[in-house]
Amino acid sequence: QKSPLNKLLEHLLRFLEKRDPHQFFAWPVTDDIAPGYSSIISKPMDFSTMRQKIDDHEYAALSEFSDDFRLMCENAIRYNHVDTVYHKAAKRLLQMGLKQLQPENLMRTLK
Ligand SMILES: NC(=O)c1ccc2nc(N)sc2c1
Repeated sequence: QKSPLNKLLEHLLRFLEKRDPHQFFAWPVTDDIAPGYSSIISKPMDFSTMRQKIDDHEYAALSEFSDDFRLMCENAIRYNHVDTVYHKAAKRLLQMGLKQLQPENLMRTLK
């Protein structure tokens, strides 16, 4: 039995994942693909982890979901140099995601 919040979060997650076509944010970043990542980024986050948290009912409010989304983007903005596709994609995704999370846009997607 899905709670209204969980249905909203699953809808939002699908919307945000669609804006990551290269799947830079789909899975946890490994030290293999990103040297030193685990010693630079203390709180990693990615879409697959967010999905698991939805399924495990770990989000009690939309703000907690938004915090993880922002953390995921800010990790990539910090770790990746400004001239990389990852840094640029993270800034774009963050801007777009926060816009979508604003009440008037949230209501629009819920119709
Ligand atoms: N989300 C990230 O920060 C991220 C994702 C993928 C990726 N692939 C690399 N070769 S560095 C890197 C960083």
